[in-house]
Amino acid sequence: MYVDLGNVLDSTPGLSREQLERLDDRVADAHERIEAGRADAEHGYAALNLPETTDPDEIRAAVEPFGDAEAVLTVGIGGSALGAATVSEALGGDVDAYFLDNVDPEDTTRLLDSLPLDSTAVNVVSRSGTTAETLANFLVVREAMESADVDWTEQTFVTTGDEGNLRQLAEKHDLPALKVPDGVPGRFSALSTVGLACAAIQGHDLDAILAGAADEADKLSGSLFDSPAYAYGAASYALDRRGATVNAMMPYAESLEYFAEWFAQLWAESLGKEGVGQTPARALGATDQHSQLQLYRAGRHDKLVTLVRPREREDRPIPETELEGLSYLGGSTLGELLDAEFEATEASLAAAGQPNIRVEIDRVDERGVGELLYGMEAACVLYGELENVSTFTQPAVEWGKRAARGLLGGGDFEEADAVSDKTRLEIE
Ligand SMILES: O=P(O)(O)OC[C@H]1O[C@](O)(CO)[C@@H](O)[C@@H]1O
Repeated sequence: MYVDLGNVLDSTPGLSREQLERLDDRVADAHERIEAGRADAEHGYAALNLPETTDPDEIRAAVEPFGDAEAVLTVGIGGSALGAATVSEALGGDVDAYFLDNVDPEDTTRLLDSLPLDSTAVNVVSRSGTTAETLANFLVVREAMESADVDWTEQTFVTTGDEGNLRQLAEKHDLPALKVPDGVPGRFSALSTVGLACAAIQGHDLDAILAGAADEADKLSGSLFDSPAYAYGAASYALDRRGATVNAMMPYAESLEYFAEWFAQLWAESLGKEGVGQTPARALGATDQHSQLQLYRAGRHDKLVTLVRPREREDRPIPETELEGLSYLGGSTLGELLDAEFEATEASLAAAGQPNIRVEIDRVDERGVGELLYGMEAACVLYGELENVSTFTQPAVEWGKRAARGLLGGGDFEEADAVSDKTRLEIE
């Protein structure tokens, strides 16, 4: 992973080289704390050990029974789906990957009606085993399989903790089961059993993904000037403190669109604590040059734009054209056009004094995906240390869960009362 901070040196808000060097002293202290947490496999910090602790052979063995599946359906939500979706979308593959990570009845029905249920491997993923959306979707998928006379126990495996509903289900029906690693919050679990089982069924090289992650881990050091991940985390933090309270994650690759969604959970759920936290915005290049870029360039100077691209990509020529005004396109390639737009957008933001950071990987392949996921996770952990927040908890999401459960009669939760007490001002 390569990080270029050049376009934050003269931006507003911006960071001078002297400011970065002063910040580097705090990075050194934060790195010490991170390394101590990793050494003790402390909750959360353990995620930065996954390149060594994840066992690709264990994952491959667990999914071996599903080797001839035409499709793989991951039933999970948040970090229990987004890591796998990021890896699978980035790498593609002959086995189609689908993700049921919402409880929209129309979407769920449309998906289940389209799947070859008798040849679909189902991975039900939940660390807690209690997440309502995931368990509800599993019950619906199981019923659909039974209605299609498909033996769901032959096509289902679970990825879960040591205890809970899914573990009990696996034991009752003798389902293959992968364990969610201890001390790894869902948003940090992409490089574990949680994020890699789907990729294994698709036949991707798990060892190469983990090798890319390990390369980024090896660069973690006491200085942001030696570590792309820390450079990104420290600059994002310092820019937020100077007013760039939004971080627009804008990959220039369709295959990284899910990555922006994964990043949004990682950044928001880790850093949004006690009234602070940089707001992630999901964008996509070049598409959002024709929409959000207007705001990014001409709006308030309250945003950092993160521009991500591979340095190499498979390309496709643009045919010559008889249309005079378009002759400049003919004989070029789509990749050249996309790269020109990336660089033009980067320069456009810089010319307007809007801070932006360039993040590159060699290619969107196994190693590149491993580098990018690990790099952003380490950047997030560093940011959390510098901001002094509880990076690995997410208490604020529990209130709504209790309210929803109360509304469905799943218990007596005072949060549910707030729903009926809603102030209304309805305009028809
Ligand atoms: O894996 P589980 O326990 O189903 O949790 C799914 C997601 O829900 C959250 O716990 C938030 O509710 C996320 O942190 C997590 O990624």
